[in-house]
Amino acid sequence: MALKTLSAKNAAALDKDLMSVGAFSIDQLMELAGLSVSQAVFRVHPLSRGRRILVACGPGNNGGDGLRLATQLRNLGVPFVDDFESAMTEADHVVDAIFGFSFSGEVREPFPAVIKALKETSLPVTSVDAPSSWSIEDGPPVSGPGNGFHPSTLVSLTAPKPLVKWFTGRHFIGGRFVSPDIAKKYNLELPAYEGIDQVVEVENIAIKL
Ligand SMILES: NC(=O)C1=CN([C@@H]2O[C@H](COP(=O)(O)OP(=O)(O)OC[C@H]3O[C@@H](n4cnc5c(N)ncnc54)[C@H](O)[C@@H]3O)[C@@H](O)[C@H]2O)[C@@H](O)CC1
Ligand SMILES: [K+]
Repeated sequence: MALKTLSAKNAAALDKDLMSVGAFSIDQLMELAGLSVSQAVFRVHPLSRGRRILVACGPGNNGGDGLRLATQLRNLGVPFVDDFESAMTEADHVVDAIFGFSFSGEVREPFPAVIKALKETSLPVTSVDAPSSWSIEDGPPVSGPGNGFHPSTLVSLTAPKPLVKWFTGRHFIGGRFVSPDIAKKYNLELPAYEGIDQVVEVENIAIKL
């Protein structure tokens, strides 16, 4: 089986379809996307490797995939921190939920320092939908803070974006909410999710670029 990639433009259009014809709310989609990410992180980073997962959340829906239900999380004792760089010194694994398919151009303030910290850390990094600062169509930036940033794991939501051509780590597909009709409209091959899994690791599945 060969999965097809989804351009940034079509990813945004598909997102709209999920909320109109698909009748999902954005909260539901982010919740399901976050569930996919948590399952992928659990696979690459079992609890024996350390329980401190630092989730870096950006300003858009990619950040929403990382950060949901803030009040409930606080009630469960999950700490929130503002100083990302010092929090990294106490983390075992970092989730990059800063930018997704709507990122473009040069990284603007206040994010360059965060992207630089992601690039320089020796911790494993799982990126949600896209390595933050990478061009969705053209992959890693050739200059700026993200130049040289290569996360260890990527969770592509719905379908891989063209940037996967440059990605060499462990790759999962998640976002098990696309109906056959929507998949057909965007000419997507959906992966075969097993049982109640919300992610499929892309190992022996070719990607059509
Ligand atoms: N259909 C799907 O696949 C779904 C996608 N979702 C997530 O939604 C993401 C897309 O969300 P959004 O469209 O809100 O956008 P993003 O979260 O990708 O980013 C938008 C934000 O980044 C800022 N930004 C863009 N370029 C920047 C730059 N150069 N420097 C600094 N800031 C910059 C924008 O001002 C905006 O605040 C996807 O990647 C995915 O993670 C999920 O939440 C739900 C379902
Ligand atoms: K990201």
